[in-house]
Amino acid sequence: MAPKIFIDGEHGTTGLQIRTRMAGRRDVELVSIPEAERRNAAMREDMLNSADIAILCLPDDASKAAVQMVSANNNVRVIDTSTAFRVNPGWAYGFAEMDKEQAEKIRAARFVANPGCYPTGAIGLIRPLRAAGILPDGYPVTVNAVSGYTGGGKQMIAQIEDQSRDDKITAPHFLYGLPLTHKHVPEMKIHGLLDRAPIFSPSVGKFPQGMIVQVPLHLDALSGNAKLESIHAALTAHYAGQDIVTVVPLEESRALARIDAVELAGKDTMKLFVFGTPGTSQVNLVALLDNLGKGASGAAVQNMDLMLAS
Ligand SMILES: NC(=O)C1=CN([C@@H]2O[C@H](COP(=O)(O)OP(=O)(O)OC[C@H]3O[C@@H](n4cnc5c(N)ncnc54)[C@H](OP(=O)(O)O)[C@@H]3O)[C@@H](O)[C@H]2O)C=CC1
Ligand SMILES: CC(=O)N[C@@H](CCC(=O)OP(=O)(O)O)C(=O)O
Repeated sequence: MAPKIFIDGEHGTTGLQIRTRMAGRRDVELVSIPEAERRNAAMREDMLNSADIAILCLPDDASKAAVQMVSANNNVRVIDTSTAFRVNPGWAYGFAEMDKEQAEKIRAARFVANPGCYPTGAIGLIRPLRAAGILPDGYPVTVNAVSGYTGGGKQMIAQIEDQSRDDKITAPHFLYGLPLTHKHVPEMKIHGLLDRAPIFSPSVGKFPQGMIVQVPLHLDALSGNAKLESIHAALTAHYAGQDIVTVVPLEESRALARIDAVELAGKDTMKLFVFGTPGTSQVNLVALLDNLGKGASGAAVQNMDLMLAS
């Protein structure tokens, strides 16, 4: 029998995109709740408990409540796309490429926390350099990013797309997270293996899907006489052997005049770049992804497939 999958929150932004990715699949049975019943707790509890894998695409509090609903039922495995469990040691962190062992941890887990969109880029750039000893203890990491507006879910989509609303957003590009306490900082610190919280400055652009995450570094503050080439080599070695996270060759990135935030919109892959001028003392590490692809729904389907692999 095909494993049953229930997407709780399937009518929201992340849930809809997961459903789209699953359309036409015959190897899984999608259990669906009518849109009008999406907040019917009793019906959701039944559906959650009938699933082999429940994918939660809900706000944090609703996710925590949904996990309670299935906690006593060991037959149900969970992928949660919210922030609620990402730094919980009882959950596998759903970024399969971050370590050689991570895919196996996800495959074997009952509870998988899908990474945040910005942390996918930031951790993807930072963690291999921490693991290789290039980024030293105490280094003051900064992460600057721009996201497509679907990152803000149904509420922000409406504020940007419906300009008749009182709370419409008119800015073509805006900074937020100004108090520097964004909910993704703990996740970046822990899974980025950092001993010091990064300064994280997110922003949103007037395009639906796409994301650029930047981590600029001073080479003279790194360990082991690090150079642009050695950083690129460390990232390339880390991501060798798979095709979801790729490191763009230096010759290719040198030829680029600009990076388009929407280049990977609709794709579930992530590209990493190392920019700078050989022989100088600075580099800019850049991750390019779709906030709803590798940053959310694409990663959730990848994790589901890993969990279904025997
Ligand atoms: N959008 C993105 O790029 C990313 C989102 N995420 C995370 O995914 C999760 C979902 O976000 P997103 O899809 O953007 O949000 P949306 O607001 O677009 O969708 C959330 C869905 O959950 C439903 N919902 C809300 N509260 C409850 C509840 N108490 N019981 C049942 N259903 C409920 C909403 O219904 P209603 O329409 O009635 O409000 C809606 O259908 C969040 O935790 C978010 O942080 C993670 C990575 C990236
Ligand atoms: C543009 C925008 O608002 N983005 C969201 C993050 C989207 C995401 O990764 O979702 P999680 O809440 O699951 O971490 C934010 O900054 O809160």
